[in-house]
Amino acid sequence: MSDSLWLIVPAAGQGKRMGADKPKQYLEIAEQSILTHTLQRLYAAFPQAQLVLCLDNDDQWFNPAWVPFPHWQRVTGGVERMGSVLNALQAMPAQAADVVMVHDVARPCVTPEDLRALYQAASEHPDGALLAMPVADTMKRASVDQLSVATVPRDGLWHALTPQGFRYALLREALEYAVDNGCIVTDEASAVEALGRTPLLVSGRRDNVKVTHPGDLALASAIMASQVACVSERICT
Ligand SMILES: Nc1ccn([C@@H]2O[C@H](COP(=O)(O)OP(=O)(O)OP(=O)(O)O)[C@@H](O)[C@H]2O)c(=O)n1
Ligand SMILES: C[C@](O)(CO)[C@H](O)COP(=O)(O)O
Repeated sequence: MSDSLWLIVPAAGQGKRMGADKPKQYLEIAEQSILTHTLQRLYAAFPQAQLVLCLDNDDQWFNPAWVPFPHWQRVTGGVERMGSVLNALQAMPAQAADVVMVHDVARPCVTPEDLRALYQAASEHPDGALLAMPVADTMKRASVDQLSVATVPRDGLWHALTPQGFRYALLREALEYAVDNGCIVTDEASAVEALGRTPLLVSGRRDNVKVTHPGDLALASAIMASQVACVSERICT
């Protein structure tokens, strides 16, 4: 792995949809915070990377001892996820050619294999790359009163996951362009697409879930337990 890989982990969200008594990144799975699990997965794949962690200024739960990386810094989160990522880009002394990978703290089930595959694609593709998965179900268009009014062809539709990786200069240009034009984007690829660029979709594992709603905690916990069992029994696919 090149030593010019930077990791940005946006972890300044409030977890409103989770509705817990603290932000979801501090809820525990197997006695460790989600934040700890996510950072450990990233470290297992990229021990020499430099980490920028986006945290809310009023965060009362973060413990620096949970960060396994020797080289890391903390930056203040933004109002939206995109603001957190842009703060990180503006704080880091990265070079234009460096690869920057952004991974949600709320995706603790990502595997080292998917992380490495995405890094490889992001290093090679001029417009960057993102983990994603093709939609598997029949897709419906709903009316405001939740009636099914149409079936949307699923061909070419993918779910966007993280990590998403780009050259530093491209990602910074894209997010600054979005801010300057008053666009709120929910992922980095959206900002890059707005420049007319076309990041590569890299097919990722379906168990790279984002912990978002209350039921997702048990789901992520079961996924992580099955991944550990797979590794110990060497039956992973
Ligand atoms: N201002 C923000 C908002 C979100 N995030 C991060 O972006 C990721 C994806 O966001 P989401 O799942 O929406 O998390 P929350 O914003 O915490 O959840 P909610 O929208 O339910 O409040 C999370 O890792 C979250 O911590 C961030 O760094 N800064
Ligand atoms: C980047 C992302 O994980 C894409 O799925 C993003 O965090 C999505 O956030 P959302 O607003 O909850 O879709």
